[in-house]
Amino acid sequence: MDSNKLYYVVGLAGAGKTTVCKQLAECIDGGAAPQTSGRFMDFIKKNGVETPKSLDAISHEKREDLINGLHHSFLQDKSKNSYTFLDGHMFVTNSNTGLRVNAMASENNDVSDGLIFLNTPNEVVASNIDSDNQSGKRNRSECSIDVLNELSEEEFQGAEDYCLLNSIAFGVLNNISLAGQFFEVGFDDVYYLNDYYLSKNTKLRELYKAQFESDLSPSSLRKQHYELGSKLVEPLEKKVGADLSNFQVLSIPRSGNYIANGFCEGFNGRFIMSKEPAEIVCDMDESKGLVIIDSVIDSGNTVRNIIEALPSTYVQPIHVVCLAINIKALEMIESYKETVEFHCLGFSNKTNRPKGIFDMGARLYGTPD
Ligand SMILES: O=P(O)(O)OC[C@H]1O[C@H](OP(=O)(O)OP(=O)(O)O)[C@H](O)[C@@H]1O
Repeated sequence: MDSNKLYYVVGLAGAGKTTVCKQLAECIDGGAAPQTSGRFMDFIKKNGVETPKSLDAISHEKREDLINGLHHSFLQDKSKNSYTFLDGHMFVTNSNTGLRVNAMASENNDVSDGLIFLNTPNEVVASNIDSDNQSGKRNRSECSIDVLNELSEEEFQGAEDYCLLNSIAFGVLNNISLAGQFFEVGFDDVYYLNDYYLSKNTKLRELYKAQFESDLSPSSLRKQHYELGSKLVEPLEKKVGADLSNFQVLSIPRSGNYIANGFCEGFNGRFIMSKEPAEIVCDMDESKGLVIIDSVIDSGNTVRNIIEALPSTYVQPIHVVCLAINIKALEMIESYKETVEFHCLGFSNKTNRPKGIFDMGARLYGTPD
């Protein structure tokens, strides 16, 4: 039983979690995908709550007790199956208040070994909701793509927080369709993010989250980036088991600059500031390792262009350190796993690249237009 695993597949309603749970269970020996919604209905009824709607009227404490109780009841499944996959949510909308409320057990108590975020394009989520409603299979509220994007970012961030807090696996499973047909997914298709995190320190995590507050002035944001950068040295040295003095640092302008400056506070080695591959190759020292610092990896193009330009004679360790990595870049990152190590404080699933006042460079340099 100790080696048995239980995972929640989380994501928006309409993302295809039930189907994917079944596929995951089928592709692995001893896999099971209990029908989570049926179990949920039975459990709340047994505890005096007739419908999910009436769950929205009970007190927060009672609701949390029920969620934790249902969660702990899955231990029975875990004891019987090598792998249990459950359809779960981080948040749901309370139909009385319209507010988003917690839907995941607050006391994990080692029941769940991980959360797998089902990354389904929100256009597909919208069309699934629409066809379920039309066929009468389910009655789900319809939202615009912008609202679905916001909800799915919130769901993803909630899942990341939960996994870091409970020290459990955090996976991403891309639910990609071609010509309207979804590919069958398997347990091997899950990308686990845990190894990329630079630190589990809660203070650093708070500082990381604080820099996303959009009302920060450029000067406060710059200070925060500098402070974050200075606090990344120790976790990096610890994680990679190497001393920074064996490296040179490359800062990617312009959003990486304040982090890189903080990072190099006590560093006396070579410091390069450029995003031009040819210039970087010309300025670098081939006898030293390379730490590349940026604020964010979105598509991954910037960092890939630099890595690709490095001469084949360069055989030193390469570490890319940034605050956030978008899951869009996961495939690219994994393709370099033999030569480059990527590190971050958090991931993001933003569909659209932040623009104007939401763009990190614009926020740092006070150029929102
Ligand atoms: O992974 P990618 O899709 O290449 O995106 C990542 C790049 O985007 C940002 O820079 P941006 O181009 O916005 O310029 P700035 O830092 O000068 O504002 C960021 O600082 C990265 O360098």
